[in-house]
Amino acid sequence: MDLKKNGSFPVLTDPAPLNNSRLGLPSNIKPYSSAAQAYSSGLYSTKPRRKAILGKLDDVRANGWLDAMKSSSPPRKQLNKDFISEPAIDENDMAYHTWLMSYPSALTSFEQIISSAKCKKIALFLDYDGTLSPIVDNPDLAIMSNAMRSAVKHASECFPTAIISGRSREKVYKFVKLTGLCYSGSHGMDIMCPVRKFDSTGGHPNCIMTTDEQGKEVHLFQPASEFLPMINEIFSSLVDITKDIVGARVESNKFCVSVHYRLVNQEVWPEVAQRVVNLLKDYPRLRVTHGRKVLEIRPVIDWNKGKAVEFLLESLGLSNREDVLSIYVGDDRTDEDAFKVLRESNRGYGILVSSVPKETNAVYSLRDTSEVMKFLKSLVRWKKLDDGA
Ligand SMILES: O=P(O)(O)OC[C@H]1O[C@H](O[C@H]2O[C@H](CO)[C@@H](O)[C@H](O)[C@H]2O)[C@H](O)[C@@H](O)[C@@H]1O
Repeated sequence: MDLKKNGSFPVLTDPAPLNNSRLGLPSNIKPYSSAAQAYSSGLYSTKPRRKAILGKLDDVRANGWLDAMKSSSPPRKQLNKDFISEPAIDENDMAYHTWLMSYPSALTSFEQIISSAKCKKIALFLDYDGTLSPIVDNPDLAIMSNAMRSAVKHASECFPTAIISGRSREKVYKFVKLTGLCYSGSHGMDIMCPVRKFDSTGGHPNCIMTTDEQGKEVHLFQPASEFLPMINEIFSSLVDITKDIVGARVESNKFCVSVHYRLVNQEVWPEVAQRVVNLLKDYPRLRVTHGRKVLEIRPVIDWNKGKAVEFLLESLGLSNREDVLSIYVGDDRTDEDAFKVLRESNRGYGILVSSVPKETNAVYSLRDTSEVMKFLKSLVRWKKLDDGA
């Protein structure tokens, strides 16, 4: 993979994700042709260059992507009213309990976690959707409860805290509404941290100093800013090519675009995927990642939530320090990059929020957002006791 320097961060210059076998569809699905045609005039599209190989790739890429779409979010539990009083242990519960042996609950392992945090400073990284707010059908209604907001507020008063989301930074701030912490939107491609009073680090060298909406001084880092016009172009194209698909929804996340299919009839998922694949063939500098019933289109740069964690630790003057323990709580595939960074560097723990067994680089798990809140409260309680001791 060719790494080119763009400013001071590396940019992946090959269209790697389109070679990914996960970008595949069964050969019996007819390609939707008008979409790509409609946007071939886009300023950032490279349609003519890649046209020759399209038909072949559609077959080669079969299946993987659809499997990823199907497994991208656990089905909600069906309650059978007739058997509601039956003991709730079924096969799924058994599997979950077996999985817990490998990824123990961060609540039941709390003592173990804090014993490794003794004499260390904890840095806290929190994903938003599915971690601080439950997954809901309408992304605009993923509201954080006041109780969760208060738990995050107290935690951020005890520990350096960052919210790391795939959403745009502005949008996630509107949900969280807390000042004094770092916000990282667009999967780490838009990072803003308050300038701290006695900031000896001066922020990260690649940050610019600016002011936020409240006029407060902040450090800002946007490694994908050159992609903004391209992202805006593909956003409009995606809105257009999905407008006749019932339930499909396209969300702009500033440096990324989400195509939601949670409310699309499952039989139509291949069609959603096919249209996105077709369009992306003309944008080799963009790639797709899979979230929870969402396809996330983002720039092909060597940047993700894991890199964002490293960057934030550096910005906060907390990297390469033996006395820092990082804790990252997240529920999504995109959080795996951050779990991996912490696991491989031995700098802390990933905690996966999941009520079903999943392969993960996390060390611990929490079942749902209510357990996340309990965990945050426990951390605060422990910190206050420890400080008072
Ligand atoms: O990194 P995150 O903060 O977890 O953001 C990832 C995506 O989250 C949102 O979508 C997810 O949550 C929605 C609301 O609960 C749900 O309707 C959707 O199905 C989930 O995928 C957000 O809307 C996306 O733009 C983010 O990419």
